[in-house]
Amino acid sequence: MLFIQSALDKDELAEVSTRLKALPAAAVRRGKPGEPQHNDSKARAVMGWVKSIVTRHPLVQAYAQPARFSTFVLTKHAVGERFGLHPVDPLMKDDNGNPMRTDLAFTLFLTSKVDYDGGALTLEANDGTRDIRLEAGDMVIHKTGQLHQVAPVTRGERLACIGWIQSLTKHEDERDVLFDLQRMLLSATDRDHVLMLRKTIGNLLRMWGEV
Ligand SMILES: O=C(O)CCC(=O)C(=O)O
Ligand SMILES: [Fe+2]
Repeated sequence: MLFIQSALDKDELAEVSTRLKALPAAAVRRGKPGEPQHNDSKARAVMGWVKSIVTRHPLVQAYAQPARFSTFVLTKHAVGERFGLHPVDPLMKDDNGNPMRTDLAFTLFLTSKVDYDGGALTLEANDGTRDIRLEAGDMVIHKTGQLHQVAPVTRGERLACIGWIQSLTKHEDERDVLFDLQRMLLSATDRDHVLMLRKTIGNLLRMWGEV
């Protein structure tokens, strides 16, 4: 699991907030309670803009080793609303309609914590349950093989952007090794170290990666 503080910086968050405020209430639609939310074309456009920023983020790239991203979805939970315990669908479609495997999921919080209560993203791992509530602009990327839910919102309204990622490697232990090396590369300044790290990361991706 990875937490990324300010995946959207202040200006980007202000921009997305303005665009979200301009959306009609029906831009996010839900079927029966507990069913996934659907975005109309206006909401999809805002999420497309968020996607263009988030997918370029160096830590998203380093941690997820993304091969494909799903469409980004705006979720909205008002008072009393929740999204009950569920697993992640193993296969989804990317923006081009191509099938993709969901190795990782993320939630990018879009509402400030002071503006709502409840609404934690709850992940059920074998070693316990984790409640995640982050500040607006912050993001959590987590593995998909566990049940999760959005706890009921008890005050205000919670907006979030969610999505799924197919990684070049489906094995978490391999992703962890690559993430360590990618982080070293992000801070490396010595030219020989940079070249050696790029060579090693590339060799490991050829060994482990699939497209
Ligand atoms: O809004 C969230 O944090 C996650 C929602 C969710 O799990 C889903 O819609 O599948
Ligand atoms: Fe979910």
